[in-house]
Amino acid sequence: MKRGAIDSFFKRSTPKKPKYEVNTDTSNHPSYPHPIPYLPVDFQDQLAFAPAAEGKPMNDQLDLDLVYYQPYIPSAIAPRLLDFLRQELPFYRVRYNIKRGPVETQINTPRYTTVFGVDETSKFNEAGEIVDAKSGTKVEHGRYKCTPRPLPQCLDYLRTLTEGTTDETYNFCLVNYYADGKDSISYHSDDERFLGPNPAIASFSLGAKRDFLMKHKPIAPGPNAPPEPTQIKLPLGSGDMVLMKGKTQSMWLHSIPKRAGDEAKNGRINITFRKALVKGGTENYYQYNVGSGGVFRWNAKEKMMVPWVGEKVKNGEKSTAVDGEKTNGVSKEETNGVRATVEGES
Ligand SMILES: O=C(O)CCC(=O)C(=O)O
Ligand SMILES: [Fe+2]
Repeated sequence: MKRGAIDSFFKRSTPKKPKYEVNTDTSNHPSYPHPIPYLPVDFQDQLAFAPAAEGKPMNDQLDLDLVYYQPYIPSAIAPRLLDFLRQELPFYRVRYNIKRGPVETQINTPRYTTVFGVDETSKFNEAGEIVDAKSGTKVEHGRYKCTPRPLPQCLDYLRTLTEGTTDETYNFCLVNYYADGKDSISYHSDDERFLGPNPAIASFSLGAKRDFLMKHKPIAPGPNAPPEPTQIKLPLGSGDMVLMKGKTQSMWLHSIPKRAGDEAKNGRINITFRKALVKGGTENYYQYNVGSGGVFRWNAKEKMMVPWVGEKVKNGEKSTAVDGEKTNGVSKEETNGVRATVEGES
């Protein structure tokens, strides 16, 4: 038998290592399109070793205040954590309209997104109902224009860990999935008023290496104007975490630009933990990260996100979730500044 044939014989006969052992416990909530499994038990064990590296402070540039963990997530689970979250979370491809003068333009968010959490004025009780954070009384129907969803256990586990490391608290988890090099996020800062001054944002990377670019906001010229700091490029690898704090959001912009080449085709997940202080933050996050369109789920066979049509239990009745997005008017991809402008309005 030829060498190649022997190799392929053994390759075929070796059982494929399961990507992760599915935890049979699931997080359930009427707002979820489908149950979300708990974090696999061995991931929970491995996360006991996080952060896998000490955080490196980066504050040698004007108004910059970062801590860079390279990596935070142990390399033994980072690739499988990507597989798990991509497979188990519901994602959205959000479209929204903006009006510039008389012209209505449709923006196509160039990445998959999803979000969980509620601002500090409310919380979820044991039954998963939204109650007033102070009084504990049920929040009246219609208080929120959106349907806030509690963090599923798999993200809440990571939130608790991150809170311990960073000495900050978070009530929101936003997830981005960049399917390939065409997916991106344009230059913006997360400086919305609903996050309060100097917000701390912990930002995790899983999967494909992508450049995280940062540049200082323009500095008004004048006799005492400091020199403009140089642009920063952090080639974020799988498992890395960047904690942005202090004046970073108010004075710097960041982006994940589009990329050519094969690396980005492996897909990248970004997870951010943040703390929204008021109701406007909750409405903004659901509008731009869930929207009103259909659910997408990862199809492992086709290795791509596909519109998900599944059974959803709503008020005791079964209904079908379908991709109901319509395209009206001019359609455009998110452009530089648009996201910051739109989110800054609330
Ligand atoms: O993907 C990333 O690393 C950045 C995401 C981001 O800036 C955001 O969601 O606000
Ligand atoms: Fe951001």
